[in-house]
Amino acid sequence: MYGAEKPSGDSERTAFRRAEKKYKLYYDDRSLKSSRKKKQAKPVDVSDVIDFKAIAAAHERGGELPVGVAAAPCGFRRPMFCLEGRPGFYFIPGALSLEEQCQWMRESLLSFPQPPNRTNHNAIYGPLQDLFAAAKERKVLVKDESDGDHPTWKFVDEAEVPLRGNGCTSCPASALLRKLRWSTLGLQFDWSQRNYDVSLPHNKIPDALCQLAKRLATPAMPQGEEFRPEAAIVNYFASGDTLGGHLDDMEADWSKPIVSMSLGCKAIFLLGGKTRQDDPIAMFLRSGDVLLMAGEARECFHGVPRIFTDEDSAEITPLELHFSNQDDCFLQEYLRSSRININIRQVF
Ligand SMILES: O=C(O)CCC(=O)C(=O)O
Ligand SMILES: [Fe+2]
Repeated sequence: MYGAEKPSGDSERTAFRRAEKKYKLYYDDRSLKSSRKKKQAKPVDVSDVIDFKAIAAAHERGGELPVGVAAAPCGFRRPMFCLEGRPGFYFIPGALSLEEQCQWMRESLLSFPQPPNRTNHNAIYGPLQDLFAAAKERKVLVKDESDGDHPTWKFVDEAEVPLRGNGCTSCPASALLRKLRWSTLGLQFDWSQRNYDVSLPHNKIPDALCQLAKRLATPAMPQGEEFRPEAAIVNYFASGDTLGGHLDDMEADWSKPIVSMSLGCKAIFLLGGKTRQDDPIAMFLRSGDVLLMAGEARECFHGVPRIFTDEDSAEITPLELHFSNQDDCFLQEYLRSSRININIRQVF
């Protein structure tokens, strides 16, 4: 699924790779050399990036759509847009209300990484309970070697961390939260086998998420059929993180959509063609936007080369205010430098 291209000279030459490099975050050399200057992102040319928010606003005022873009009513808060030459791809700008964005951002951090769901940290530390709460309470993960054959990891208060030199290995929970890259819900995806491992213990996708995904999937579903959300992957991005070009091809029936929700900082999404040689289409993804990829669009390479965490470009002020009204400074702080994507799949 996330099989990025091998770093050979040839991979640099694909159209997809070139677009990834064009939008990726690079820092200004001068700001890197000076110890006093804040690291400055190099400016990026976004003139070719499709902005569906602006297209929707113009469309609502009766303006014309850009060449290659079509609009269709979909029963959500905004019209839905399709792209000529990419059948099965749907973009619903602002499909999620602020309340929904807050709710799913909170769940993505507090409940989705909870065992038996797995995260990228499982491979090193085993299942970690209450990572978000531990980070908020400034706890530290330490190795518990009391059972010599089976060392485990547990969160302890800062003051309880054994002094260095005792062979103790530790890591602040806040650093682990920052490094949280993915969690898997429902049927668990096995990254090493690139397949779903139905033998792994798992919970069903939470009911509220299931209902939401069914509703969002409707415009992309074959007539008369209902979407069955069986698995979801939650991706967590910090500044500089990217998701390399890939296909999601481990689900049995590609006529069913992948329902993909964006939360937090704005990003650039690349929708390629059926080979990496095809020029990808770049578009902005903002908090609350929803993408559907079904049918032929399931065969298209796609990825996220960039997220924007600077105040002007992130476009998260309303969401930030929502969290500050709820007195949730820790979530607000996380949001300022992060993006979360929840993508929901029917596996069989
Ligand atoms: O982060 C995104 O918007 C895309 C995620 C994605 O393509 C995936 O998880 O397969
Ligand atoms: Fe994907």
